[in-house]
Amino acid sequence: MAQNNVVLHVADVHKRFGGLHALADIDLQIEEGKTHAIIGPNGAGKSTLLNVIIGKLPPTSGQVVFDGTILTGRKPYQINQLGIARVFQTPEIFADLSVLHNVMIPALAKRDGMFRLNMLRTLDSETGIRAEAEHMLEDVGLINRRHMQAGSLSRGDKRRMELAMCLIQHPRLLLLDEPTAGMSRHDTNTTIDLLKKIKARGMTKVIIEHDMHVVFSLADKISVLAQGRIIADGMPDQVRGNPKVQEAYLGGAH
Ligand SMILES: Nc1ncnc2c1ncn2[C@@H]1O[C@H](COP(=O)(O)OP(=O)(O)OP(=O)(O)O)[C@@H](O)[C@H]1O
Repeated sequence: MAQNNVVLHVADVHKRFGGLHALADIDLQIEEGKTHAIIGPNGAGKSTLLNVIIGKLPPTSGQVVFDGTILTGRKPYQINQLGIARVFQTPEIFADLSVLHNVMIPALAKRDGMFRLNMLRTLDSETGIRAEAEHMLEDVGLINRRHMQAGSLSRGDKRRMELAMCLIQHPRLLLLDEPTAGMSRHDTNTTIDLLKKIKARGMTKVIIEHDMHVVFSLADKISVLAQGRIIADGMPDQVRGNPKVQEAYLGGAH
């Protein structure tokens, strides 16, 4: 049988914070075009793992390899330039700028190599990028709100805007940190539909999520973290029935 192409390989990663072994023996392979969920009780190490992948935290040992390139030691913006985009738990946006301008900025930053403050003055002359940003806003259902101040959007809309800010970078890998946290059931379902649409285009995604409805709606594969270790790894149905997973959740906060 043909081997699926591995886009991201987290190889034998350990992360210690003083005496705390926050990540131990992490070996994770993310396959092209798949949605890979990372779940686990509070404090399991999920955010630490994401931060190691995007270069915000150095691993104590081990390395992360993306498409044959070693990421370990590179800065977050360099990792972003290589094709990894991340939707944060708390969206990082320019609250005073319009929704449209917020979506244009990452595309400009990608084109020019990094973000520069003077980009803000030239936004209106960037007609090509503006058209693309409008297209992305259409995709995420925010086209009618493009002239609103980003700071005045609802929480669910901010997350959708941030998704558009990621999609306009055309990443090879999209990392989503609790994309539906704090959303109503209706907004959660809209976001699930949107993420399914992105998946149909073949984008590879890693998703950290507490909401099992979201996880089981989207994931092709699930890795379960508990106390810094991967205790189960597999297809959703295999993971669902795994007694170790049930024990980790019953013993944890969820
Ligand atoms: N910068 C840090 N310094 C010291 N300890 C940290 C740091 N970041 C995380 N930790 C600890 O590492 C462990 C893993 O935390 P992490 O935030 O990665 O878990 P998580 O699975 O994302 O939890 P949650 O689901 O609650 O967000 C926790 O015990 C946490 O207190």
